[in-house]
Amino acid sequence: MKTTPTTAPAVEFTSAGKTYGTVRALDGLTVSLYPGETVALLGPNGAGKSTTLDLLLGLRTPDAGGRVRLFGTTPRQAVTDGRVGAMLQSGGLMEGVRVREIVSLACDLHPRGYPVEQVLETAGLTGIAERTVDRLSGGQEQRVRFALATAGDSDLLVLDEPTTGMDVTARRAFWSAMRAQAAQGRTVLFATHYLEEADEVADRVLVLHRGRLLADGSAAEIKAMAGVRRVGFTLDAVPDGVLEAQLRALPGVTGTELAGAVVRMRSSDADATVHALYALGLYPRDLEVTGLGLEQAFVTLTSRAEQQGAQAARPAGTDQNTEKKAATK
Ligand SMILES: Nc1ncnc2c1ncn2[C@@H]1O[C@H](COP(=O)(O)OP(=O)(O)OP(=O)(O)O)[C@@H](O)[C@H]1O
Repeated sequence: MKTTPTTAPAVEFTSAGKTYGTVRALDGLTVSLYPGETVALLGPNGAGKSTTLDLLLGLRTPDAGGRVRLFGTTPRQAVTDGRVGAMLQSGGLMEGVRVREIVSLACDLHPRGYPVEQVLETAGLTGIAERTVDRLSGGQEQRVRFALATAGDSDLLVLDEPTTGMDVTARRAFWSAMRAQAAQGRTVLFATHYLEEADEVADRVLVLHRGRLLADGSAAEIKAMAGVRRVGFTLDAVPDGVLEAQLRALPGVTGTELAGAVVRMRSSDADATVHALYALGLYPRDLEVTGLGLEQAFVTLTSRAEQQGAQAARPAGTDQNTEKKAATK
């Protein structure tokens, strides 16, 4: 659920755009994030996620007319004040430096730094604190980045694909630490391609597509927005060969799959589909109507937007091949 804005926003994007040459990476983003929210930023490759995080951290400035504010001030000021902890994909760790040294430096530099041992412990680094950072595995490197992001008492944590390379145990520990951060009133914003993670962890999901905010809501709301549900059942007897065609022709049905007597369908109007199923004289057993998973909802929403974009971009009189391609995507 979107938080009712009773408190001042931690993050405020107002018509924020970013153009690189001819590429419109971010197209007028307007969104506010509030204290205590854990927000997942999703989007296909090139959707504008990293650009959004760069603007948020003051690493880039928005195009004229757009504005980004953190805690009522500029991103740079908020970062200088130690209100933001960030874990980015890019940027190597200094070679030859020990884990403890680099984490200790981050704790010292933070205006409200935590004791280094505590930060090492939370990030699961105590056992490898004396190792130099160039001798770490990918997952261990991520844990060092996590420690750097949580070296002090920040109000906002910005994480770009934070769990890439982490094993299951490290991931669990990571998200449990993040939940604790949010429970203390911090805002956690993370970009990810792991949709199960977003589904499990985020209480709000933003979907970017071609630099625009395509959807904003809880994972359940995003799933509902896709408007497609799964209908599954078993038939006692499969009457004859025309059955699959009959099922496909039912109202709302967008896909069918038959494996013996087990039927799986997708429908944009599950109520009408089930009603028509009985009207056909079929008696479905173990009938189940479920929503899509977040991943399937995401694919449905983004490919629908892709189709609409292709149609809107098509000049009058475009040949039919383009139309067919767009329609079958
Ligand atoms: N420095 C740059 N110069 C030119 N174009 C850029 C630059 N940085 C990003 N872009 C373009 O801007 C668009 C958005 O890129 P961005 O990195 O923000 O997307 P993303 O959602 O983070 O993608 P990914 O999931 O692949 O990391 C892309 O088309 C990308 O090619």
